[in-house]
Amino acid sequence: MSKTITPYHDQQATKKEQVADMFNNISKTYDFLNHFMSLGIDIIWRKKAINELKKDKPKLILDVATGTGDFAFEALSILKPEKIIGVDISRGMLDIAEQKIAKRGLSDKFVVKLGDSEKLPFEGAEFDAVTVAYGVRNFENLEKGLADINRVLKPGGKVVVLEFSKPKVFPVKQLYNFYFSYITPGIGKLFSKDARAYSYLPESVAAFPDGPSFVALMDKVGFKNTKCRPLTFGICSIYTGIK
Ligand SMILES: C[S@@+](CC[C@H](N)C(=O)[O-])C[C@H]1O[C@@H](n2cnc3c(N)ncnc32)[C@H](O)[C@@H]1O
Repeated sequence: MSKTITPYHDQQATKKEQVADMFNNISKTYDFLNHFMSLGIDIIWRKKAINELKKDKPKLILDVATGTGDFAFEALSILKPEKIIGVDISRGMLDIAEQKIAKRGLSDKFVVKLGDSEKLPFEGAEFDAVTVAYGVRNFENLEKGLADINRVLKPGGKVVVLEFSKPKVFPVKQLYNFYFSYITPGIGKLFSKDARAYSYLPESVAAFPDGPSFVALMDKVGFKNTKCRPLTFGICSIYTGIK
């Protein structure tokens, strides 16, 4: 079992409480810093992940850890589902998502609500697909979160997870470690209200059980036909599984 990495190590609060606080603190600069730090590549990664659902034509989608909604907006535009529900534990992130939904006139297609990945506020077997982008690394109990995602999926439904992973090849590995260890926290310090959030980012990626370990966890909670597809030399990976 790997060590639990929390945003503010000195506090007594649970990882979940700390993660919600952290995202509340950074919600206003989150979108800008995401695109800035990834040089916009995050948009391409999101599109690739959502395209994994193209053949499935899901009608009802749950976007777990929806944050400011960017993964769900991408799903709406590519998949044209009847509806997407986004859940997140950070009210601050959801406030931004709601502003974006209103601005884009999408309130009949995309709704958000407060909700915890480990105790999703839904009956079982409701959704045709569940998506999670850059969320699973922040879960307090990863196995519980994945098991609950499996519970709310309809039989035959698909989960698509997009998450940072650790590149293994020279020199990408070294460049990535340098960028994540020095550049990301530096940019975070300059532009975000919460510098700690951008040191937590590389720490949480380093501690995350990526690749085969994550696939093994998906298998353990009952997903079938599980797959891992590394993107851009393994900087990110897309994981898919069927209930
Ligand atoms: C890095 S953001 C990703 C947001 C969005 N999916 C995106 O692609 O931009 C991670 C989000 O996960 C949420 N989160 C973390 N733990 C969660 C949990 N247990 N249940 C629901 N949301 C959670 C955070 O509040 C935050 O908004």
